[in-house]
Amino acid sequence: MNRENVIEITSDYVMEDVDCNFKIIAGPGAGKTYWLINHIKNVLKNSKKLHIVAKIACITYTNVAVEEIQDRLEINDDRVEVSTIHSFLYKNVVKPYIYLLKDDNGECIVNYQELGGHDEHVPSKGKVMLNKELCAEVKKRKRLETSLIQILGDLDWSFESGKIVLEPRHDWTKRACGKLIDTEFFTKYKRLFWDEGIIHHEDVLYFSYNILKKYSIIRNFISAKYPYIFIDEFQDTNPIQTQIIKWIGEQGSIIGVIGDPAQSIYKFQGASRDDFIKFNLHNQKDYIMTQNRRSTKEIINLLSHMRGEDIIKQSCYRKEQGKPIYYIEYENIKEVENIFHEIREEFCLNKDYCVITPSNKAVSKLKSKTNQCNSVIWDEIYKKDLDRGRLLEHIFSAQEIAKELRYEVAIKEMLKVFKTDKDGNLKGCFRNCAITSKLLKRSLAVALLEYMINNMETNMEKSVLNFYNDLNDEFFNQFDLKLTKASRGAFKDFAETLQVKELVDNLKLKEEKKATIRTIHKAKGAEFQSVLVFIENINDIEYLFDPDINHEEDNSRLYYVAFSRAEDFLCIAVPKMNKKKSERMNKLNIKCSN
Ligand SMILES: Nc1ncnc2c1ncn2[C@@H]1O[C@H](COP(=O)(O)OP(=O)(O)OP(=O)(O)O)[C@@H](O)[C@H]1O
Repeated sequence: MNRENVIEITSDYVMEDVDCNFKIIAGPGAGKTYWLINHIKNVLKNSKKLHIVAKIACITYTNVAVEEIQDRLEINDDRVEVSTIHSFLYKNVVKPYIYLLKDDNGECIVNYQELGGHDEHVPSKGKVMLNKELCAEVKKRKRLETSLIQILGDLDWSFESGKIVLEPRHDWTKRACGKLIDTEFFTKYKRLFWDEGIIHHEDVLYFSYNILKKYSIIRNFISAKYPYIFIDEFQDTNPIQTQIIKWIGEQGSIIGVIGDPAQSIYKFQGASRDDFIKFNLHNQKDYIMTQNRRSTKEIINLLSHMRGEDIIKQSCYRKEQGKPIYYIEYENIKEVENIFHEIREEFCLNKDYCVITPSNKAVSKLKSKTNQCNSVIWDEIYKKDLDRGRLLEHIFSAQEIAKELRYEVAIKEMLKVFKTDKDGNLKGCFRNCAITSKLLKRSLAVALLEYMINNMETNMEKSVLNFYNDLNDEFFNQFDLKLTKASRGAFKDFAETLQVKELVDNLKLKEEKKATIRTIHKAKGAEFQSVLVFIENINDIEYLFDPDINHEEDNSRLYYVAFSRAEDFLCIAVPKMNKKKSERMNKLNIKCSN
């Protein structure tokens, strides 16, 4: 971005000409989301293009962010649709037009009659082994069989010389495949799901791209339906997404993209910071915001050190003297949170806080307060029985979401228990049961959620097997629905010895609104009065000492996002370190807690 053509604004800026493409780059806490919400209101008030079938699409990255924007809009206007990019494309491209995509034999690539939303891909070795052709391929290669689940779990679509290919995301899985396996194998594997009408989140982008590429008239339909498309967190766009947005923009929709290149942290999902930095549409206006309205001066100084030389030099909006930043050197993970809370208490910081750490593994450790991590439990359950694993995951996820009072999202999750084929037969581990009415499905989902909430305490103490059996006898039976019996086999043996509580504690919730221990990815976009950033690996401290915010890998940016969530107080927990490192901490004005 050439600084000369960039207009500097604050989050109070009101755009007079709402019919102009724009890009806003701003650092953390600048008020990007705050501005976006006001801009939507501005467009609703002043645009002449909007009516009931010509709307504003506001797209953001996660469902939690969608809910946040909906809440903050404080209006119920049919002319605004807030969604994630995946829901937007599923609703407007995949669902209505997927039937157009055919294979070389002229057959529909997806069984669209059975299509019912998009799910997370849970890799299935069973699917491969039950398919004659794929199983034969695997049997030929011993090495492949042992690492199959990891390889399948790592699959994603990526752009390669103008073509989209399905391949593992990480180099180590690519190496594990070597020349053993080609993309055709993966596509055939995916096709097994598509034949059942199951598509995964990542497939939504792939199908949308292909539909819009082949049938350019559909770009016009979408552009006519959405004369305004605004996208928050656009630094995490990927090349497929960027191309789709450009296509729609070229048909006349006003496109506004907002983000911060220094907060791009989804490289592992193909995010391309460059796509955001270089994003340019006809007559696009470029803006920057340089204030930080969230954090104290002390925190902003640390953030500026991490950001280095950049077009954005953040100034502090808040005037008061802030608290010092602390570091806690720990030998035992159990003591960390207590020390953090003691300091908070001393400073009379009694509002919200969050413990943030890079990996899911560290989150589990912090949650269980032992040095053991049981995140393999769910993998085990899935290995023993994929259908029952899915049933349990949907039910407990819905329960945990409902605990955050996000009832609509919880019901949506619970509805996944009642997936049916085109004749209304319940899929998964139900025994010959059918539900044909959508309304009945919803009322069953609500009733099941109520059952889970009412019996939460007793359920937590049960073994997973007892819970499964009681669920059948106490809940499903009253509606004449039956689960398959778990009277023997691998699932029964495992579920007998496992407590529900363990399963729930190790649930990897996709998104949480109120969790006090989160990964950095799940803390993105949020803010808290106090933040404890938990560093598990001592080597990571270098991302703080010698940050490289523009590095190809996300590490420095991850910690930048983590530190920038703090409003009043930031504390960093690190494993015991040597004197030299302590001195470097002091140089950065980070005080030792003891
Ligand atoms: N003009 C304003 N008036 C009052 N409060 C504001 C204004 N702009 C921003 N804020 C507040 O500042 C905080 C940060 O704003 P916001 O979350 O929109 O920043 P952001 O740029 O989206 O941050 P990030 O990229 O770190 O997620 C919020 O609490 C928001 O309500």
